[in-house]
This record gives sequence, structure tokens and C-alpha cells, in this order.
Amino acid sequence: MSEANPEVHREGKGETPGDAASTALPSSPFATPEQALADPEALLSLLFAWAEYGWIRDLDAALPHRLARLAPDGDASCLLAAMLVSHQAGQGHLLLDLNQARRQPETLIAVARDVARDDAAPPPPEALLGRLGDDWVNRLQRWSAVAQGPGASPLVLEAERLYLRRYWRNEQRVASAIAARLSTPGTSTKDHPTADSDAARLRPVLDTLFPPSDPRADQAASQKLACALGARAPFAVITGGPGTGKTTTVIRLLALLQTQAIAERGAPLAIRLAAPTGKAAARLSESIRDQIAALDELPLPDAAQVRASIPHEVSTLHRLLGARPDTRHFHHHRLNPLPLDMVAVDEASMVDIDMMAALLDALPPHARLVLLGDKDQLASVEAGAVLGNLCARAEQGHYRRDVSDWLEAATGLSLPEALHDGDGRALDQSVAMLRHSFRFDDASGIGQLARAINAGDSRRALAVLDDTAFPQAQRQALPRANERRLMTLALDGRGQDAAWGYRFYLGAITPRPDTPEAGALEQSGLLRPRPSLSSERAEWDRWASAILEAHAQFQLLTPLRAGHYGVESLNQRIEQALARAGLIDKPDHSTHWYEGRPVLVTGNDYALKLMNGDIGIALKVPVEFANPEAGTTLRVAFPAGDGQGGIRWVLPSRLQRVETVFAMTVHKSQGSEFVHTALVMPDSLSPILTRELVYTAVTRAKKTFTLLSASDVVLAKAIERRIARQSRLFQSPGT
Ligand SMILES: Nc1ncnc2c1ncn2[C@@H]1O[C@H](COP(=O)(O)OP(=O)(O)OP(=O)(O)O)[C@@H](O)[C@H]1O
Repeated sequence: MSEANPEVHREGKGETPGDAASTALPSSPFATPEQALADPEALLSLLFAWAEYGWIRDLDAALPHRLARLAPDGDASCLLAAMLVSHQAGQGHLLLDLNQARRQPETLIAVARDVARDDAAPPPPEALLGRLGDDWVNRLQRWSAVAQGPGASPLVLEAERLYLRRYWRNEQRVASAIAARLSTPGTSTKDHPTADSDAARLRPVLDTLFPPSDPRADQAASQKLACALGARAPFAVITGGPGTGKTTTVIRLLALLQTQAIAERGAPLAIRLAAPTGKAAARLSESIRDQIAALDELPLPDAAQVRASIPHEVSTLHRLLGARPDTRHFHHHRLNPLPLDMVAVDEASMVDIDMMAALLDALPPHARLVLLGDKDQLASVEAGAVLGNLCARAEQGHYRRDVSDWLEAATGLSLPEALHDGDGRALDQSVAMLRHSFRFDDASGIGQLARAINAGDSRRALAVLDDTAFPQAQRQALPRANERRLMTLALDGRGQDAAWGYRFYLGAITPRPDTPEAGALEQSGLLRPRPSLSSERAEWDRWASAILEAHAQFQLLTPLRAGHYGVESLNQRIEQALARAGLIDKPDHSTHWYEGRPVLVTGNDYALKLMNGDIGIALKVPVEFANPEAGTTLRVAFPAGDGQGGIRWVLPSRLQRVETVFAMTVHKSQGSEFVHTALVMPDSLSPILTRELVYTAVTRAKKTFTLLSASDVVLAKAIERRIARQSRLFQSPGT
């Protein structure tokens, strides 16, 4: 099933038609399918009509247009394939499966049923695809724009799969760089211990990090095994749901590797931690501080040196690789590799194929790579599903007997029989799955809900949401006409069980005495009086920091950008409701900036040190701190991410790429967490509604999740539908 990018998807396009018209009527201004397939010019005009109808992007129509000039020997079916491969890339797929395109054309391009039946509309894509003969592949093979492997042609054809060259090259680069790490020769060397003696050397350190006497040793067993696997080979993936201890495990893995390096080489490894977005990097920076501090309690040899050698900061991948403005190229690459022995990347599900290829390219061959992430979350916004591909077999383990024996020697733990596989692939031996959530146990509604969604069990998911035994996960019906219910949730949250809406943080900006939120703010220590104009900057920082923390209590999520339940409309309607309730002062439509406006940064800005995903709040502060004469102005307060509660104050006029964020797309919420998260599900099906999307939304909630759902059917269908991004990365046996 194809998946849509929220940036281009319009609500209400509906399901793809199963029985679309196969020919246009004679009165139609558009070419018939036969005419379009017989004449490249007619096809190109039809493609532009499809773009106008919003069925494909302008970009998708432009590629065949360009190739028709560059390589005029291609016929209309070749140009159609070029459009489709571009369209597939826009949907996150690395390739176009020609076989699928012919046999299930309706799965490729979503065209609303009513539009497809409209006689005035152009013939839909499947009317053409259904007419392509078996010789489509041969025609493509003969086209000069296509090559069957390395070369300079814009397209690559490999066994009935057509790629844009960039994606083909990057898929190859990622596959071969990982394969090289999986088959590192001499794997029983000091650097890559796999021999039994190495397992014996790891054992005491692993037993210190995960003491068998710990009352939670059983729950932490998969963490201990993951640590051992991570030390065994120069490539490892650690996947697990929310709160399963990915951060805990990676910090202990670093402690293990550094303990060994210090003992054996006399010096620690050069290690960096990275994440795909600024927000994810800041969140990891915060949680590793606690994890590193927790190492203090363990009697590790050379403890102080080990702790000091674990990075305390996390950078974005862009910064690690040295992004160069306005190009895809980085400062570090194969010829100028990073001076490192190891990189660990968190939130790896958000890393697309291009970034993964750039990272592997920039790593020296000896450097270890550890990827951490939740395989069940949405894939990257850009093309590829690298973590998903790597973890496709993680549930069943597939560990070979020699590896499980080695693991037993290193950890003292034996693997369950079900995770064994005599034919396990090389990659399987480097993938560890954490199976116990320390945050959401069996009694937790969010844990139960996440499990039901992952199992594709929509009935169970609905039962959990309706079960009063699980108050942390609830749902409310959302009839389209019932705007009040939606706005009550946005403003007040659930009211009970301290699950607040936006009234909460706005109460931290302008306190309203004797309101329930004032009491709750007071209790949580977030109610600070607004500093006086003569106050020092530190005082304003503390005030803003409390407001940002109060803001992180609640976030409304939606799958869509456009339409009634899209972010744009929701943001406007919530702003109006807040203004009506006297909670914000936004005089009219033309006023974009007002005190309390929460904004989301939508692109990295290195000059301002703001990263994609950062959230800030506009606040009225002195023009000059500690100078009451200078008057006041609006500035946007962003967390400085310094671990000290520092604030970066930015003038609104300097912010080029921000949007209001009362509502946020689920895609943009990846890498963030909020105490109470609410998801609005639209009332009609669309390809964007998938299991991964619902799971990602639910797992953004730290304590409470509310679903606003217009239709049980839409929710059930979404949970049953999986994203299947097309790529060949580690998909075939023998890898
Ligand atoms: N072995 C353990 N023993 C006790 N507590 C643990 C253990 N592992 C993790 N925890 C606790 O569980 C919580 C979640 O752990 P952690 O942050 O490492 O998980 P995560 O998978 O990285 O979470 P996230 O979903 O935020 O990515 C933390 O409070 C952590 O201290």
C-alpha cells in the first residue's frame, strides 16, 4: 500500500478507485489512454493534467519532460515509468516495482473515487498502466536514460525495479558499508571481540553494569544481551518501544567499550552521539545526563575515566557531518572521514537513505556504528526506511547457535529457544530488540494500546481506549459538527486526572488566580511571577523555562496538513477559540505574533542555533534585560539545550521558518514527547493513515493519550494498514 507525505496530501481524496473508467469520453479535452501511450507528446500533456488535479507532483511531471529532451529514444511507456519512479520517491519509496505497477496500478497513485468517475477529468493513471504489455521492461532496457547498474544514466533498472540513480547509489552504499562491518575479518581481535576468550573478558564488566542480583535483572535481560551484541561486532542495531531502555543500554554499552579500551589500549575510544533532529538531540542529551550519573553507583574499574570518556552532548547528524548550506554535500566524507572510533545514532527511524549513506561514507572503515530506534515508528519523511529494513526480522531474533553460545558466555543469560535460527543471517546477529518497557508496564493503558496497534488488532485497541481500567488512554467521539468538543480538549485537556490543554501553559504566562490550572501550576512549581522590567536576564530565563515546561504538558497531533482536520485549519480555529476565551490577545487575522504564540521551527538555522523541530513561545520581555527604561518587545523563547535551563531569545523578525504549533503533524512530532498527547483522526480514509502513524502518535505520550476519533472504521482501517516502503536494503536472503 502506498503512503503519502503529509506535506502534499489533501484530506478527502479518499481511497483509490478499484473500477475507474478505462477510457476518456470523446468529448474530453484529454488524450485517451491509447493516444497517450502511442504519443510521447500526448502523454506529457496528460501528466501535466494529472499534476493539476493534484494526483502527482509538478516535479513528477517535470522529470519525464526533461528526459524526453535528454534521451528522445524513449517511448511514452518509458516516460510514464520515469514519472512513476519520481512519484514513488515522493511517497518515500526508493524504487518503482514495475511488476506491481502493471498488476496493481491502483495502489500507486491515489485518485478520489468521485474524481475518477468524473467524465470531465483526465483518464486516471491506472487506465494507462493497465494497458502496458509485457514488453514494458524491454522498452525500458533499450532506453538510453536507463542503465542496469553503475554509470551516469538518470535511471537504473535492476530486475524489474526502476530507481532514480541517487537512490540506487545510496542504497548500494548503505548495504555495502553495513555488510563490510558485518563481515569484518578477524572478528576475534581486541577491537571486535567475538572469540570465547573475548566473551569471558566482557562478562565481569557486563555483570557490573547489569548485576544478576538486581531485582529487575529479568526485565533488563534483553538490555544486557543487547550490550553484548553491541560489543561483539562493529555494527549493531538496538530497537525497542518507548521506555524499553535504549538510552540506558547505549550508555552502558559505551561504558563497557570504554572500560575495555582503557584497560587494553590505555586510552578511551573517540565516540560521538548523534540524532537526526535538534529536538531529538536535545532530548537525548537530557536523558544521557541521568544515565551517566547512574553509572556512579556501579563499581566499574577506572570509573571516573570511563564516565569522562562518554560523550555528554548529542549533536545533530547534520552538524556531525558538517552540513554545507544549500548543498547535499558534507564536510566529512570518504576522503575526509570523521576522526572517530564510534558513532551511536538515536531515533534512527527518522534517518533517510541519503543521510545514512552520507554518515557511513564519513565513517572510517574501523569505526563502530550503533543505531538506536523504534522500528515500529513512522519512517523518515524523506525516502527510505532504513531502520525498518534492518529490523524486519528483529521480532524472531534468528540468532545462530554459535552466537547464542557466545552471548551466554558473555552475559550468563541464555536466549529463549524461539529466538534461535540455524540459518540466521549475518545482519540478524547484529540486531537486538528490547522487549520490556520500564515506562509502560502491563497495567498501563498506553503500553496496552501501543501493543494492540503494533499487532494490528484494532478491536483490542478500541477496547483499551474504552476500558475505564486504563484511564491513561481514552477516546472521545468527534462528530464533525461538534467543534466544541475539540476545542474543549485543546483548551482544557481532560480536566480530570491532571491532563491539561493549552490553558495550562497560558496560565503560566498570565496567571489567573483561583482557577484549577493555577493550583496545578503552583503545585508543580511552574507558577512564577512575571519578572519585573528591572530583573536580570537569569530571572527571565527561569520564568520562560517554566512556561516551556508547562507547554510540554500537552500537544494536539493530526495526521494531515490541509483540510478541516489539518494543522493549518486547526491552528486557526484553536487560536480563535483561545482569543474568544481571553487566553491570548490576538486582535485580528493580520496579527501573526502575540504573547503566548507557540511556534515550531521547520528548518535548521545554524546562525540562530535553532534546529528543525525546536519549539519556542513568544513572550513579552524587556527590549534590554535589566533596563526598565527601554520598554518591552516580543521575543521567542527557545530552550538553549544547555542542561541549565538557559533560554535562547530570538526576535520574531529573525525567524524565517516557523509555524504556529497548537496542532502539529504526527510526522513532525517524531523525536518529541509530551505529557498529554491528543490525536485527531479525520473522518475519511486516506493513504496517510497507517498503523505506524497511529503508533507514533500514541507513543509521543509520556503519561496520557486521548484519541479524538470521528469514525471507528477509519481508526480500525488505519491500524490494519501498514506502510511498506519499497527498497531492497537487506531484503534478500544471504544478507
Ligand atoms: N535496567 C533498568 N533498570 C531500571 N530502570 C531502567 C532500566 N532500564 C531503563 N530504566 C528506566 O526506564 C526509563 C526509560 O529508559 P530509557 O530512557 O533508557 O528508555 P528509552 O527506550 O531510551 O526511552 P524513549 O522512549 O524515551 O526513547 C528510565 O527512567 C530508565 O531509568
